[in-house]
Amino acid sequence: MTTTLAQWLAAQPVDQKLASVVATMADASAEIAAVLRLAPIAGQTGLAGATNVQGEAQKALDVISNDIVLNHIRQNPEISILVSEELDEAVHIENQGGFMVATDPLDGSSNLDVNVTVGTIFSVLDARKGLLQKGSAQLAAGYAAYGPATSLVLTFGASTAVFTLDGSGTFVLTVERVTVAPASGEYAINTARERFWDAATRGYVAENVAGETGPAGKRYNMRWVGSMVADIHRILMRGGIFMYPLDSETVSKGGRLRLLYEANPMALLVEAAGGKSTTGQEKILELMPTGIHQRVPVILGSAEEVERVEGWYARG
Ligand SMILES: O=P(O)(O)OC[C@H]1O[C@](O)(COP(=O)(O)O)[C@@H](O)[C@@H]1O
Ligand SMILES: [Mg+2]
Ligand SMILES: [Mg+2]
Repeated sequence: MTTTLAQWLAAQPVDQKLASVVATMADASAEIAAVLRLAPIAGQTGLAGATNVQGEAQKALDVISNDIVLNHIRQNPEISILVSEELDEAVHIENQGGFMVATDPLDGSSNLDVNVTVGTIFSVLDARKGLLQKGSAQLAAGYAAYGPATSLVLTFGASTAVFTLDGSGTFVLTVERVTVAPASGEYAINTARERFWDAATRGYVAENVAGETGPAGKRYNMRWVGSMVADIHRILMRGGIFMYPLDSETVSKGGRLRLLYEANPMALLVEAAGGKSTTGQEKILELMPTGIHQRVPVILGSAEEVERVEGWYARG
């Protein structure tokens, strides 16, 4: 017996208006998946010719994905605010909707030209509480990973479930409660940035590289897709740690990844699956945002690995 996303949402002990917001993001993701599948034929894999508020060159598919999300959101009267990586300002929609969505409509878009997994990340918050809320206030979070299969990973905070898009455009439940393995021998970090790293990051990675002969006492593998969604999906399914720490190059911006629509939703998904998340010094979900596009350091995944990194930061 298969369980569809609609059946699963109807059975969740949550406000069904909130469930409808998640369903809207699932619908948008299914449409983005269909566009991505044919993008090389449609000639949509290049640059859009514009830069976003963060000074990053927008790909045509960044803009298309953002438009798809916005169109779907406008059709759901429960959503009154959209914050997007691709939009300088929050969009306020004229309705009585009680929910706000923050989204990275297309994560990992530098991987589009090479047909590697990209994704859509989203966070759902109470719109009446304003644009800037701690991640612990999230009502739901999720991402779609557009890989060999399209996966949709969702949480309302208590557990994390995985769905897979079938041939007819329906998401089907494939893992009811995913658990992040507490221990792992895999870590994900962009090692080309080593010269910028702080002492804690250097110390932790050096222990991993030393393998069974070092203080960690076991052999490690490094995996870095360069799409946060793909790296986090691997960690949810088989454990590991993802790190985009503060380094000497990103320190002036506060980090690389964005708090509202990258760090917070991923932290909620990982924690609801039994993993941990931190900036190294503080809990990601307890950070009070100062801007909608704020950047933060991100370290999350298997509890034992995150605790080892925290231990390095605690050494000062
Ligand atoms: O280019 P780097 O340093 O490998 O960074 C990769 C990281 O940047 C991101 O691509 C940023 O996301 P966007 O593609 O949405 O800007 C993450 O998905 C990924 O983890
Ligand atoms: Mg991103
Ligand atoms: Mg993006």
